[in-house]
Amino acid sequence: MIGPVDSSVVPRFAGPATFARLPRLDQVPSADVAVVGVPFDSGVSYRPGARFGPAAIREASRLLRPYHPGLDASPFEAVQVVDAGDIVCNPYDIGAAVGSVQEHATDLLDAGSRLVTIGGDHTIALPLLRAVAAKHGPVALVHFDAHLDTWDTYFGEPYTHGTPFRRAVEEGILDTSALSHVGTRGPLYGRADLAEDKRLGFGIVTSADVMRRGVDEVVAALRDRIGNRPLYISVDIDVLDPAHAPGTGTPEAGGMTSRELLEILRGLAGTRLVSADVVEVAPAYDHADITSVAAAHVAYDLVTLLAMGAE
Ligand SMILES: N=C(N)NCCCC(=O)O
Ligand SMILES: [Zn+2]
Ligand SMILES: [Zn+2]
Repeated sequence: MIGPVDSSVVPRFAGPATFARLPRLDQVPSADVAVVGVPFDSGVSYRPGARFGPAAIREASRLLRPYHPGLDASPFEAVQVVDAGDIVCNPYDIGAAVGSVQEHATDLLDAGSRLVTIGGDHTIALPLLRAVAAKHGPVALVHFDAHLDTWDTYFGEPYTHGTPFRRAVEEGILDTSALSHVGTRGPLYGRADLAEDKRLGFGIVTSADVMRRGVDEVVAALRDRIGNRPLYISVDIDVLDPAHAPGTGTPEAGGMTSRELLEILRGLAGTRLVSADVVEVAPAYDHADITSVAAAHVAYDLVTLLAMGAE
């Protein structure tokens, strides 16, 4: 196994950034887990800038260390983890970009890697789910987000950051008996948003539910719903309160803490996680790297869950 650059030999602030200072894909024979960037934000409905998310998350990941005490795991020793670079996509053509993400993700999955994708806006979850479902069949989903992202269209456009999960249900690539939103909050367009979301098959654990019921009860409910199904986890960083993640395009007050998010993720150890994403980091609105540090830690936990051998 080729691990990260040793920070006791080469200072962690030296050299170009790969995620967690891991080797690049071209530096290893094959990869079990690949962190891949998607610098794309043409699907946003409000503040742009998530195209710079992958670079900021890589920079913020320099301080990650190889042992995860919360999960008692050394992910970079257990399996080969790499940084697979960025997926190149057309910033002027959303449909073409969605196609590129699907194609490149499919290639990485076919080569035997499971993915932690760092975005990029939430539009990219659709092509990622297509690629994952082509391999595993319809997957269970745990979707951490302030927003439902099950709206229909924006300005007539079906592929946007507010619509990926409606498209995914329509396409039959999600297991509709095991779909959960976590951290939902904030104003909606109308009551019908919730009725539609429920009709699509989603259950909701709101941000207030996390606070009132607590992490352990939420984890138990999620695990119950997931069962032994192949699982995809999508983390929109705006699930965190703007105090914990100001650097994002559509912030909503009243969100989860990064501690709650990380603890819920750790509670999902032992499920059949097949791939995951962390999206919506827009560094221009960030302060002191608060958001990209949170995203780097979320990505590290997702890598660790995959490395621990959840299938
Ligand atoms: N996926 C994110 N971050 N936001 C979706 C918000 C869509 C809207 O403006 O209604
Ligand atoms: Zn969101
Ligand atoms: Zn979202």
